[in-house]
Amino acid sequence: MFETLSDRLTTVFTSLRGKGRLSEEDINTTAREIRLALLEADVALPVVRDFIAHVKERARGAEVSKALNPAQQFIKIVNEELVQILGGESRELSFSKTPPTVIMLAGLQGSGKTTLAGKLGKWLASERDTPLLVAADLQRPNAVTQLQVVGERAEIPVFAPEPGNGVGDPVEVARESVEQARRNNHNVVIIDTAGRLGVDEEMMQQAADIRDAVQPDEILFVVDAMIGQDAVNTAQSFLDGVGYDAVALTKLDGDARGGAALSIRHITGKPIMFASTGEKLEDFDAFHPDRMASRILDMGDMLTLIEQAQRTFEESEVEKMASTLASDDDFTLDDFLEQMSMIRKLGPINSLLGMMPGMGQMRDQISNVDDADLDRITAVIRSMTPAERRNPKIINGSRRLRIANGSGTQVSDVNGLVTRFFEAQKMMRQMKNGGMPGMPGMPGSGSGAGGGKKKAKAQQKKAKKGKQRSGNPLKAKQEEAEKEAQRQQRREEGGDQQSQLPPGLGGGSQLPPGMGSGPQPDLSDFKLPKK
Ligand SMILES: Nc1nc2c(ncn2[C@@H]2O[C@H](COP(=O)(O)OP(=O)(O)OP(=O)(O)O)[C@@H](O)[C@H]2O)c(=O)[nH]1
Repeated sequence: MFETLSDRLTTVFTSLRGKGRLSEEDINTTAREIRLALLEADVALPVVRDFIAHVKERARGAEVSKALNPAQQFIKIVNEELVQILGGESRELSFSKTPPTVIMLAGLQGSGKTTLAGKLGKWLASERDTPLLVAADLQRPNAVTQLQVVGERAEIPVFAPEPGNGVGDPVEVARESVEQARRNNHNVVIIDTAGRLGVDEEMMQQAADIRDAVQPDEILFVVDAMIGQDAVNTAQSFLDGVGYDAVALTKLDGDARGGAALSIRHITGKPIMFASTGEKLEDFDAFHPDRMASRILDMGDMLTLIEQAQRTFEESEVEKMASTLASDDDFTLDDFLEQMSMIRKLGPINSLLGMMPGMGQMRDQISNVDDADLDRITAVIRSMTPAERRNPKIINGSRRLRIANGSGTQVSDVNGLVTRFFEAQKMMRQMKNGGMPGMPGMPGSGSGAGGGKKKAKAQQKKAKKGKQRSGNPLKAKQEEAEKEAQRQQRREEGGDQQSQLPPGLGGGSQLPPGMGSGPQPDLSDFKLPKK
């Protein structure tokens, strides 16, 4: 279910990755793409219009969080609007103060009412209720037997007219069933009513008569999600003809588009209370707008991760980190430590990884880092003096031995860390030249990489221009400038790769640079301690 919509939306958001901030054009283009995706998913036009208007307004309203990048912000807004359109809060069954609680099912023939009666009965029984199913569909010859079969499978008793009593009166059956429930201590009665192939006055009248006779606590309109736009029209007709309190959507498993689910609440104003997703009795659950929205966005726990990042990192903290990284001062081991503790605040590394869909190659790289590694690195840095943290070049052999002893690690651990730190520092210097890709809240974040590319292109252009003009004497210099520009571009491309990290880890830059992977620098700066 929702596969088409999910795929489309995922593609839409991918194009926002690596952007520094949302321009008016980004908002318009993304909104246009989302609009198409919704229309393709068969969502009703008025719903699409409202949805897009809200999303655009909020995206423009710059409720910008420093902890989220533009793609994440857009996903967050779309997610919240989806939850809204699906009904906001989950709506629970309301039970009568004086049992039995009467639930009446109404809907077209084949919408799945009989199956749903069994599913709902079983679901309620699992919550310690004692439901009674009622066969008030006396229209279709086989309907009573069908409910009895379903009841048997669900192990829920069924109230049906005695065989041989003629066709019977569904209103009378419904009335009697409530008495029966009272006598036998059933706290819930679920009445299955007759459906027709199309909306029809006689069917509506019968349903209205049953309603008037038993005064249900809840009337559920059962609708087949696979009928697409028709579901919305039928829902409106039943609302006018019988009225209902909530909707039960069936056959969601068969609808790749999901338009009905997204339109019905908005059009009818009635909440979706249950969702049926298969022929088996277990394929049924209460409907939760927030979970459904996450599913549509195919974000799973990414939303949790995004929220966690937002909750965990104070804006001031992110800003501080951003300004440290943007300053001309060199990246120090203290900054390194601070970045690492920011990651640790989000939770165990492995569970963070688990929250990220499609980690692909980055998963391999980061999975080399586990919490014990982070703890070891932290211990090593904490055993250094402030001067050593500021300037690790002074860490000679005896200092390394002292640090290893102080942190309960091996000299090789200290060597490894310092080595990787220098590589990270080099990387940071390069990034600062061109901007920092992907760091949430970084001035010029994401666009930094682009800015760097621009710079590199400008340098290339300059070099070329120089060549044309001078004819040659400065050839060597120009060649060097050209080479430098190419190197810069390569570096930027390397930076861009980082921003391929899925949203939620801020394009990867929340990971302490140099951790885990990357080329190892040469060790010539260091002498191994004498044993
Ligand atoms: N795939 C799928 N099939 C379903 C679902 N719910 C019901 N069905 C099937 O849809 C068909 C019709 O379901 P019924 O429960 O008989 O529908 P009804 O509304 O009671 O029909 P009438 O009694 O004729 O009014 C049956 O074959 C069910 O197995 C669902 O969620 N997914």
